[in-house]
Amino acid sequence: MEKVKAKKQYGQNFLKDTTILDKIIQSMPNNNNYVVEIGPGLGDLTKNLVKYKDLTAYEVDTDLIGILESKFAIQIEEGKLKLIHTDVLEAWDKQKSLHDGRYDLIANLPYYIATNIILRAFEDKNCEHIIVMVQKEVAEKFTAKVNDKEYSSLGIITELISVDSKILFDVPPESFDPPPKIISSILYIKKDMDKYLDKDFNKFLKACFVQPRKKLSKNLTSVIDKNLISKIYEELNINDNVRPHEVSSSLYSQMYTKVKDGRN
Ligand SMILES: C[S@@+](CC[C@H](N)C(=O)[O-])C[C@H]1O[C@@H](n2cnc3c(N)ncnc32)[C@H](O)[C@@H]1O
Repeated sequence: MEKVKAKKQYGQNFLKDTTILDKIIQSMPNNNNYVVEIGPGLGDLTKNLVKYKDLTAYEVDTDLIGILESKFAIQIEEGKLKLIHTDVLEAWDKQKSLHDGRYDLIANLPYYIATNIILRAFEDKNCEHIIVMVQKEVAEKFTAKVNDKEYSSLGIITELISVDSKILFDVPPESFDPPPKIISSILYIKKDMDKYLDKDFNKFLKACFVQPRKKLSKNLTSVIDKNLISKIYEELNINDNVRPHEVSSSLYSQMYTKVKDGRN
């Protein structure tokens, strides 16, 4: 193995377990989509992906870029792999989409920005599937359903924007070098390509969950006038005692539409 010291500030835990790498490859959707990888690291997942699909990989670490360029010289030359040396969040700020055509995001994500990356992938109109390694607790939030204790803005947004979302399998710390302190999971999301969420919807949901154990109506008073809350509750037949995790995603969506209409 290369003498590379993993950098904590970039969330570097390199996946070494070949069984897990095989399982990720087996979970790739059977389609003609291009692939985007975020954080190729030392290239262990990249090496497997490029056997099946052409891909672009975004890597922030200068030291790793050098290693990847020599390791994948042939695939780069053949146009099968495009390496982009940048912070992927900056790339998204500049170009809105990580690829010109429809693509699937397949990656072992840096955990410190994993949630942010998934939310950006939701907004990216060319991204169809998201198959990513994240911290197990994060995967549980994205796949939580109404009344689950983990149900929050992430689960609601996922339900509204996807046709399928699930945890495929867990990955123990020993599968990585160095091993992280937490259990990881492979999260699978297939987006509904006809759906798009208003960019302020997430802000509205955050306000709804600001004190998750309090009544939803109480949380809403920080962002909406009390009279409007009463009107919306009556129109949508919502019980005043309801807590934020007890309201379905479609009801949140209807509430948000009424809040916007009520403000205009
Ligand atoms: C958990 S490691 C995964 C490495 C490799 N894919 C693997 O499976 O072994 C996360 C990778 O994301 C890279 N990374 C961290 N922050 C990034 C950013 N903002 N933009 C692009 N890559 C980033 C790290 O340098 C590292 O290579």
